[in-house]
Amino acid sequence: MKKTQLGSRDLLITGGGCPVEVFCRLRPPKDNHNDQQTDNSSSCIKVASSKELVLYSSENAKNGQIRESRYDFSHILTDNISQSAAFKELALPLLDDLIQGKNSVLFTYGITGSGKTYTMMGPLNNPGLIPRSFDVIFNSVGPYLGKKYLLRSDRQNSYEIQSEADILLERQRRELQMARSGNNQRFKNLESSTPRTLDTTSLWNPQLNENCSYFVFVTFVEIYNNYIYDLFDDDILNKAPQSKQLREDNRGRPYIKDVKEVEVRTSEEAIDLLNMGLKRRRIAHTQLNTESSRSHSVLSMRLVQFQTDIPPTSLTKDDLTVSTIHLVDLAGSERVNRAKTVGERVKEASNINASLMVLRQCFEILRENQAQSTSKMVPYRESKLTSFFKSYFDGEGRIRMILCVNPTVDGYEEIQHALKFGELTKDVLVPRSLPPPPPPPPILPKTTTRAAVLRDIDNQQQQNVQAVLFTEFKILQICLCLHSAQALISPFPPLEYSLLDGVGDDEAILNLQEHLRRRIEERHRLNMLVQEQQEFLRKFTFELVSDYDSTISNHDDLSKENEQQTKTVRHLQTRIKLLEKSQNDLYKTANQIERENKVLKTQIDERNIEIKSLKSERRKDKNDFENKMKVKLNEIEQHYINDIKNKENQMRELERQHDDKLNIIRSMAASNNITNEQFLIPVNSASSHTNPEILTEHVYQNQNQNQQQQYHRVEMIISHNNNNNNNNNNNNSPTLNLTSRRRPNTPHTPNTEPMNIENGSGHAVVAHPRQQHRRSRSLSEIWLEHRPLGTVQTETLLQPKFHKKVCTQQAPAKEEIVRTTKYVLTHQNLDAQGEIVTDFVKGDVLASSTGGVNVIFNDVERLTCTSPPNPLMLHKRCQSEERNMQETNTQSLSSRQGPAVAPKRFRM
Ligand SMILES: Nc1ncnc2c1ncn2[C@@H]1O[C@H](COP(=O)(O)OP(=O)(O)OP(=O)(O)O)[C@@H](O)[C@H]1O
Repeated sequence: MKKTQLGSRDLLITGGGCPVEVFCRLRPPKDNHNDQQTDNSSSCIKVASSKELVLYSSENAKNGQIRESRYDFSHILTDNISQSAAFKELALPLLDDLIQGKNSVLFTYGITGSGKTYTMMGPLNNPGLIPRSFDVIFNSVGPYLGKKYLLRSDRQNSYEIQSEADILLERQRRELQMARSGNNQRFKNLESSTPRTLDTTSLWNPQLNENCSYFVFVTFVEIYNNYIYDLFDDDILNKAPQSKQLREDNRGRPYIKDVKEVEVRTSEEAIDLLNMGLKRRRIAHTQLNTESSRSHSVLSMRLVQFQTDIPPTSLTKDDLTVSTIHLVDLAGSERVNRAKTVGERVKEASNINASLMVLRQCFEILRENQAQSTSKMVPYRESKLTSFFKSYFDGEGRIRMILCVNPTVDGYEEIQHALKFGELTKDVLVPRSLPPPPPPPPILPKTTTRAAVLRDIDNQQQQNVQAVLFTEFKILQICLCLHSAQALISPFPPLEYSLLDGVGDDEAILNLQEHLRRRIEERHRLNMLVQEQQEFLRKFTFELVSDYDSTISNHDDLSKENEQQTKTVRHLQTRIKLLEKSQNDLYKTANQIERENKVLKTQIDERNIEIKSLKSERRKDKNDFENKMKVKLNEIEQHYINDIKNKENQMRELERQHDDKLNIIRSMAASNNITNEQFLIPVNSASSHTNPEILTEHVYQNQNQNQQQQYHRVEMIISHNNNNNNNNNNNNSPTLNLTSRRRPNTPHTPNTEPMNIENGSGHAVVAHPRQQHRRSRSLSEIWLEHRPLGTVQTETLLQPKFHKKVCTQQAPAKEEIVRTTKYVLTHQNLDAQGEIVTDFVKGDVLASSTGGVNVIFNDVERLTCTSPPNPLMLHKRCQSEERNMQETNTQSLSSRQGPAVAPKRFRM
């Protein structure tokens, strides 16, 4: 395939720009397994001439054809060319430019494993372009290096001139830094085992090398994943590396902010630094290269020079000539599937490929703009790499590219791609370097007071030296003048005495007179001159003396100041010592604290273990206690359950009794012809049968009220009046003698006469002798008293007294019941002894929801009379104090002698 020439060459011819020089370097093919060189038959590249090569494709499977393409370059370096020869061809001209104050950039571009790093760095015994460049630069300018630290980078592509004091301080600072970091030692240790091959070439530039002072500065950065990292930054050893920012100076030239720029004085020093940076550079093992660079590295060497006839004190930035060479080892483009990269390597590879793609695009667009006279925007800013070298595309300096090629067959497509790019780049023109624009107004450097003082002293000394020189010059001038004066006096012409005897003596005498006269005049003139000069010399001497005096006094002042400064320095040194001592003390204290911390930590650990064991014990105790509690609770629960069951049984029994009673009452209430028998309520109080003397009455509160029961105990004592007291009643009939247990302060109410009542069988029945009514509990209640015909009027104990009542002898009608709130039915019967038993059955009248009326029976009071064999005192006791109070207030029961009749009262 024959490629076409583009018209960019025309531009070169007309002087529109300088072409990018592209060199192709072929790597010797190697056996992949044992790194042995193989014969050239496996190579897909054939070198056609010193500028042209032919690329062959592998055999096409379909048609068996082999494709062929040709590529032109500035020069082709075959695989057998040595590193030294390659250096001379590729880098030496750029170093020559450097010394002449011109800038340049040299890229190595190629597929991974094609020999870029080998070309740039090379092994120690066969160094590449960068170590050789250092060698050559120091071989050339080494003898003319300026005073170290006289220049200091302003970190914006320029340099500041430092005073003596600043130099001293800088030196001290650097020495201290070196001592602290131990860099010296580390640099010496690097690669010290293998001897390095030196390049002895030196460049000769007769115009400059003897009349200039030179300074060499180096920076080394890598662009990794589109971030810039400083490889000289010692901080990256201790902490995570910080990326650096790209800025532009006031001339629009990019620079890396805060990058470390190191002044180097020897090639060894530079190479030690280089090795240190290389160790920090990111490399990784891939399928195609055991030490594949994962970043673009940029080593920049700056040469600063100025004419030595400019005195250092009047040296300014404008007097400096700064030139730079950038040696760029680009990371290799790689196909992920071929390099078999995974994980982080894939990300790196894509970043590398992306930045190389931007570089390609920049060159392509530049070429297009030049070929078609368009002005498409060049995408410099899309990657850090192109942003950094933007000014070079705009004409800052020369651009060279070394296209490294590994001519193995299986990489055919990638090689073709790279070769195409190289050829394309070769056609790009960059504008010629323009003279730098006038510098901006100088910014006075900020100096310390001490530095300013020292600079003043410098200036003064300089002035003194100038004055002395001037004096010497004047003296020399005077001497010359005197000398010339003496020279002017011509010697006497030889006196020929013989002439006096001759004829022409007069003439001779006249001549002699004339000669003498002239000599006298001349002497006179010279005397005048000498006097003048003497006068001048005298004045000058006076001036000198006065100058000397002033110099002496200045000197004294300076000496004093010097002494002062020396004192200050001593004082500072003492302070430094003290500070160092205190620092040591602090270190000791810190160590002590650290030790104590350790002890405390151990103690804390022990305590923690103790706490843990205590906690586990407590947990165990708690579990034991909980188990015991559970057992106990179960026991208590069982006990209460049994209790409750017993109570329930009791309750059921009581309920049953209550139901029996209610049934009886209901049947009584239902019947209009109430007979005495029907109202007989079985009294099943055992005590009333077994011990008739003591009747125990249980008073039940209404069971309907929440089914709760309260028991009030009332004792009634029945006694015979003939046995017990002096009562006048002599008959044998029993007498009711009710005694209530009074409260101590309750007034005693005397008994009244008993009332005799005849019952149906002819017995005299003794009713209660006195009507004692229990007061109705509520004045608002209206009672319906149903007292059937034939009922004996008892008017006796505990008979309720109703304030509002309606009496009826017949079964009441509904209308009558509706008007009342309470209902009481009086029922009488005779017991076995023929005594009247009176029951008061009481109930609440309640309106029903259907408009009817219900009577709920809830209380039965029974009055009975018994005849006990012995008279008993009747007592009534109230167990509940509250109840007692009520009873005491409502009733006044007194014991009395009377018939042996004892009313018995029940309440349900
Ligand atoms: N001209 C050469 N002569 C001898 N050996 C070479 C040459 N060029 C490269 N090599 C060898 O090839 C191998 C790969 O070279 P190198 O590391 O320089 O490749 P690279 O292009 O920098 O790769 P990457 O882009 O992955 O960093 C190295 O072992 C190197 O020694």
